[in-house]
Amino acid sequence: MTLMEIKNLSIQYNQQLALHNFNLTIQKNKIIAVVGESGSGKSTLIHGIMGLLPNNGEVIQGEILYDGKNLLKNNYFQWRKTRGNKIALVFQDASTYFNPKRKIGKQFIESILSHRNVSREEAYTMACQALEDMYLPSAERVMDSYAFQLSGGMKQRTAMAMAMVMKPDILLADEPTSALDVTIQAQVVKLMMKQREETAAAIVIVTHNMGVASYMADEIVVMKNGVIVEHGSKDQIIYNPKHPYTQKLLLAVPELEDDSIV
Ligand SMILES: Nc1ncnc2c1ncn2[C@@H]1O[C@H](COP(=O)(O)OP(=O)(O)OP(=O)(O)O)[C@@H](O)[C@H]1O
Repeated sequence: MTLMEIKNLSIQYNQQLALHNFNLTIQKNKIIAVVGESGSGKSTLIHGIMGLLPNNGEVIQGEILYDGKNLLKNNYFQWRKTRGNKIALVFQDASTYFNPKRKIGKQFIESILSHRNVSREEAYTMACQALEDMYLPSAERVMDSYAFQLSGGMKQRTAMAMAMVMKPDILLADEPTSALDVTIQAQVVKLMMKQREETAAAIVIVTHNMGVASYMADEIVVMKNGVIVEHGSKDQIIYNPKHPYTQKLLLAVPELEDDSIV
């Protein structure tokens, strides 16, 4: 089932194109990895889909069709309803996600209350359940902590719990593992895959790590300088890459030989 269709999307910063004629169909229960070197437009795509482009960023053409509507026509209130609820985002550095001066629990509960009409107690229970789903050892302790008291991996899992608690249709993940060390990366990748299994959400993961892409994705989109150079099933891209740029990216990942990539 199609959840979102991105059609001919072009985005620029200060009159400079960063994403050009981008097309993608996002299907329920599928994981799509968007790979490419730094500056290829991956984050621009994610921010465009979330309506979170910086002030100098501008959509110059295209449509993002979701639930029968073009998200790009959303007003502020419509974005607030969609964002974090139907479409959620986790990004590279979970530290920037949390307010350092407020306990995780307060932030988590407020985030739930902004989307659901439930009591604080119910929100607390929902939050703890979401943290447990991410195999955090003590949900109550996490709720009672400040972000700086958690390790990088715990913070990332907490950010994922916050993203998944609303059971979004689409989880967008912008380099969610690159700030973590390799064993923790593996845990986070596996948790994302578990979430997909349990909720049938679509996941779009931006990564420069072909190892992560090949491990978890159903489809891979390869980007360079703001355009898609190749797009296909995981097997097509990994075992039969057509474009020299894809071949180059694959060559740069010797660990692909090895199952320990993630
Ligand atoms: N806020 C901004 N203002 C101006 N130019 C920007 C801005 N953000 C990104 N760009 C430019 O847009 C292009 C795409 O950048 P983007 O961050 O989307 O790439 P990326 O593939 O996500 O890279 P990375 O892996 O380094 O995050 C680059 O040329 C970048 O310099």
